[in-house]
Amino acid sequence: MKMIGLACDHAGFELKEYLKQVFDNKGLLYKDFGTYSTESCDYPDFAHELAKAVEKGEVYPGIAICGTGNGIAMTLNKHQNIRAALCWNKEIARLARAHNDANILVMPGRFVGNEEAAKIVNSFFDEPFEGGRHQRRIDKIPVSIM
Ligand SMILES: O=C(CO)[C@H](O)[C@H](O)COP(=O)(O)O
Repeated sequence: MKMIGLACDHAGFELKEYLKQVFDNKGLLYKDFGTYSTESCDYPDFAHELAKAVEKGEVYPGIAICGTGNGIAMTLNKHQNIRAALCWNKEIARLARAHNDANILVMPGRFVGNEEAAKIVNSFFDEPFEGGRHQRRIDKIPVSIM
């Protein structure tokens, strides 16, 4: 695994800090794109930086957290080569890798507990992409101007 990329807003800050402890304990490397406190902020400011780093191959995979996960996922998915998947349980996280080849795991910080989030992360990290029919579908996601 390469360097994990992290981004959040104020609503995801505490969960991000918890996950950093988990990664430290496992010796996993990460790059934190912010935010760095619970002070109110705007999730796109951090989501775009994470998305650009994933697109450049500087970090992989990414983990992004805001209150519901929706705003940060919407922002990330504006980037051409990002597939950010909002996951609130282990099975959705597993399928986000197996079927969607998601490169950024998004979680709703206000709706998942720390231990559940760590399980979601493990599930996402452990699952390979299945390819096949799922690759065909992923290839059809980008919007091309006709
Ligand atoms: O979930 C989010 C976006 O999807 C944000 O974390 C949420 O909107 C922040 O709300 P507030 O400014 O009231 O703390």
